[in-house]
Amino acid sequence: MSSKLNPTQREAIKYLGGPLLVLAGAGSGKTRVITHKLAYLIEECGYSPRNIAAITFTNKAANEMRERVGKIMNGRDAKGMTISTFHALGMQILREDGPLLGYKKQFSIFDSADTGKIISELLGSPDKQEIRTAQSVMSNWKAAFLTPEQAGSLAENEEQQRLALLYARYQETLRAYQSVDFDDLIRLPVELFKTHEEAHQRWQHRFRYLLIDEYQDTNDCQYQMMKLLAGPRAAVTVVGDDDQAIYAWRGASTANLQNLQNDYPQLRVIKLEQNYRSSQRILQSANHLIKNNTKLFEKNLWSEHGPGDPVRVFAAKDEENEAESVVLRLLAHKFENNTRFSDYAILYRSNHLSRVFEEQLRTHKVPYSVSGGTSFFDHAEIKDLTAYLRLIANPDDDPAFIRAITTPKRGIGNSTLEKLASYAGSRNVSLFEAAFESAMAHQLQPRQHEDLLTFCQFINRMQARAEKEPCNEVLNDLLSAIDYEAWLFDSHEPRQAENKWKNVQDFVGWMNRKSEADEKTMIAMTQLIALLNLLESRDQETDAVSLSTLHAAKGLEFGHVFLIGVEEGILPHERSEAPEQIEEERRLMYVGITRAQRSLQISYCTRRKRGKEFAGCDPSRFIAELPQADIVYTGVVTAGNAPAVTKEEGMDKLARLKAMLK
Ligand SMILES: Nc1ncnc2c1ncn2[C@@H]1O[C@H](COP(=O)(O)OP(=O)(O)OP(=O)(O)O)[C@@H](O)[C@H]1O
Ligand SMILES: [Mg+2]
Repeated sequence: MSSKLNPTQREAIKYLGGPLLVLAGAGSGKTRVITHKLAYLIEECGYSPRNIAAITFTNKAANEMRERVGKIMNGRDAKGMTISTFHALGMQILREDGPLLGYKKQFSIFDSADTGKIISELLGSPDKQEIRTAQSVMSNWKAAFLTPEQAGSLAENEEQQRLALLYARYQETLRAYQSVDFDDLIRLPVELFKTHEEAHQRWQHRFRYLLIDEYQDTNDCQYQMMKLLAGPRAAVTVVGDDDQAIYAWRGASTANLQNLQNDYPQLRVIKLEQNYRSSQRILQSANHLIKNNTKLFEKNLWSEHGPGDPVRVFAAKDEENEAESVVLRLLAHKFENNTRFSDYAILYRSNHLSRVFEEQLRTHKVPYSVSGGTSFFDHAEIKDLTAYLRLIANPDDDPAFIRAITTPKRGIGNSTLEKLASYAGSRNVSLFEAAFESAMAHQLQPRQHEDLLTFCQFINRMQARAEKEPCNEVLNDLLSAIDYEAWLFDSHEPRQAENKWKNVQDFVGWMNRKSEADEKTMIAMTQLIALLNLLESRDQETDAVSLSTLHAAKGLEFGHVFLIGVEEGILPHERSEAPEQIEEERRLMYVGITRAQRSLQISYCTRRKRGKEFAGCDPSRFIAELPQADIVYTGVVTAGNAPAVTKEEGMDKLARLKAMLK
């Protein structure tokens, strides 16, 4: 066992006497306990990697954990070990046992953009707010294991009745597409375990030890999944920090810490108190801030690190000015300290705040990667196109088939797809293959059958061409054949459609450039598409500044952090008003601060664009809650509760740097 572990951490790692909860503050080495325990179980206790599952919250965290374990085990074989998110584990279970619940093994997974589209069609309305409300209500019902019928009978008013009916039709549609949404990835395995004892036993047997990171953010469904997997043996270690619970809005509840105590009276609790991540002033700021929350568990985090740099707070004139200052400060800091881009993170409360920062980073040629937001390849229009490409490359890709055949609409409705899917399911073939089988001709109306075949033959023709013709020709012909531009403008507002069409053109340009050097054939295209998927997990390798929402930054650490948009209305969010909501916002701020190892800069704007007009903004109340002795205010401060500026510190240097960069 590595020497870099303190006695309490060692104790947590070696404890196998029953369920264990490690409850501790940020940066105290909880995740480290999990990674070392994984290695310990395999190397010293003789567990087979196959029999261990470690669950984290994001794919990024899972990747990082896999890397960390690899290092600890020095490359020794950890193959077969499950390190994933609850959702990925759910997917693994459904891939194997989905058929027991009537799902094809190659079911597709719909993200919220996909489900939003379905709901929009079912509602007959493109109203975003309405769609979002429906998504969140249904999601809560799913998390509470309510069927549409149960939701209907519990409905208290007409609105809820209406939503329950929508829920029923939504579920039917998902079924017809042989697809599941994110909630189903957790809900269905729980249903499987409750209804199929054989499968339940098998999975319990499979995972002889469970480790769960970020436990404070599990919701009821996930908790049930954990309990069912652990079974009576209860060989589990969970680690968490109630001060970092930031998913109450998604049904997570710190009550699960209490549930654990109730369900497992033999639960052992270990606390860690030394913080190894941040310098003193950063840690002080975090501790001081979180004291304003009512506490579930007292914590006393301390650190042996030196005081470090003061936490800097600065006010910007507006968003552009904030983004420019941050990027210039970052460059100046990097220049002086000889650091890497990957040592920096820019963190924010809401996704939309990243746009101006992306622009500035691009202007200054700073490499960056965005997580927790919409990356270019996640845009609906890009996913539409890649669905066609994936289908051309592999006609058996069912999710791609469904996306392509329904975008743009070509008269092939739910009932056709439903029949196709159920036939494909019964024969265990892909949707594409099923379309050509003679049985389909009898099951469908002649007109529907013809439309279906027309589509499939179109894909076949494109495939034949893609094998020998240059990529750009095939792509351009594809776009005009499906009349994608016209469809975009028909089904979106003009500005939105323009943006989307521009993205499509960027994408086509990118594909052409990439394929130019290659053979420009089908093979090249397939490889490019594989590359697209690689791009999604690329951020780890490259030296890039991380742009991330606070939610997605949980569990990660960075040398230098910029926390931006720290204003009333943003953090705390304007929709968070109730005291417990403010506390959750404060925990978000706490998560943000505690990501920083060596330096932390907090910024806010004194005015911000609201539609076409500028509106004044106030610094977040959380800034006033920081220990003022550890803070230096820089830049212009106009309104609000922050002390007046003492010096325009750093601005000279920035001006010089700016001149240099020009
Ligand atoms: N005993 C130790 N000696 C030296 N470094 C340590 C020790 N324990 C943890 N660390 C380091 O401290 C940092 C924080 O550890 P880790 O990420 O495991 O904390 P955490 O409790 O999971 O934090 P968070 O609550 O943010 O998820 C990491 O860089 C880790 O390598
Ligand atoms: Mg952690």
